Amino acid sequence: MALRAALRSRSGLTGLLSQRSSCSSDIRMSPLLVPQQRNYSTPPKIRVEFDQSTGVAVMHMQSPPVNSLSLDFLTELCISVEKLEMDKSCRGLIITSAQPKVFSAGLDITEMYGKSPEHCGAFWRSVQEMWLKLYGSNMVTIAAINGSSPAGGCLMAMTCDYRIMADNPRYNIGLNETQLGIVAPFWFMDTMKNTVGQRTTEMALQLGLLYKPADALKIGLVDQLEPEDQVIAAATQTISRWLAIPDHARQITKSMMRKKTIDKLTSNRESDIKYFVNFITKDSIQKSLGGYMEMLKKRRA
Ligand SMILES: CCC/C=C/C(=O)SCCNC(=O)CCNC(=O)[C@H](O)C(C)(C)COP(=O)([O-])OP(=O)([O-])OC[C@H]1O[C@@H](n2cnc3c(N)ncnc32)[C@H](O)[C@@H]1OP(=O)([O-])[O-]
Repeated sequence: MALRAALRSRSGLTGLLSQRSSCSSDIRMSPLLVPQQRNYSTPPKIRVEFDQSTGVAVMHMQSPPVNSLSLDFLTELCISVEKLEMDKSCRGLIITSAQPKVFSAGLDITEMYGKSPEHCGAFWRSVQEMWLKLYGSNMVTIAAINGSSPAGGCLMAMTCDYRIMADNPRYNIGLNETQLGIVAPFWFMDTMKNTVGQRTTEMALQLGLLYKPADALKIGLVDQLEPEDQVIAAATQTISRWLAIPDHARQITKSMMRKKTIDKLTSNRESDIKYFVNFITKDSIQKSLGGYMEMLKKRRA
């Protein structure tokens, strides 16, 4: 306890360590996470398997067809992460997809198209919350990317400490927002900059580049490629190396590296929501999103 308190005051880790230091078994939820939005008549979109013996949880995203990040999906995901974060016996988290060919298609476009400003605002808050929870997690986090991972899917993968992608040239990953006529917000940009550096991010974002696994490995967007059926096994093996490091030293190091980026969003959350709502509800942006949705449907037909 004393160590935790000392560590917290030395490095200002309130966000990262506060949940861990709580011994209460009650799950305290942030207002976003009050499960009023969860529709209990639909199957869960997130399945978590926790192995007590290793302290590692595997989170399977199972929202057909493409694990798009809807408000419901994000709410469930945040609740699951929060529960794991508060369970002191859980030290590592592997995030993967139960859907074939897709890790996550990114933000659910239907949550941003033809919706009221209030809805867009609530949706954006849930996207922020997902990022804050995962980027600020005390757990070792590994993305086992077993399919395509554009835009918000790539963001989710980049919040993790390590990324292992299926070595299948049909899959891709990247922040392709400009291709939809929209702009990735500053914290998406910062996360990518922290991962692959300024120059690569600048080019990738302006061109809305999606990288095949081999190219993603070359620029450091992913850390390792594996045959598709071995991605989870490789993640399990890798996480044990990370868990061999004393938790407090690893957590503080992670927090020191990420704190500035996290603080930037935490102190600008409301203005970021306002900016997003103004932007996304503009006629021209709605037209771009509508056109992109049509293109997706035509491609399928
Ligand atoms: C400022 C904001 C920042 C924004 C960040 C973002 O993340 S923006 C997001 C940027 N994301 C992207 O640009 C990714 C767009 N998606 C893709 O490129 C592909 O779906 C894929 C490669 C992920 C999977 O290919 P695949 O051949 O396995 O699957 P498929 O293509 O046949 O789709 C199946 C069904 O899912 C539907 N649907 C798909 N994605 C979304 C979505 N995000 N949302 C909602 N729906 C989506 C699709 O319309 C189709 O519906 P239908 O016709 O059955 O009613």
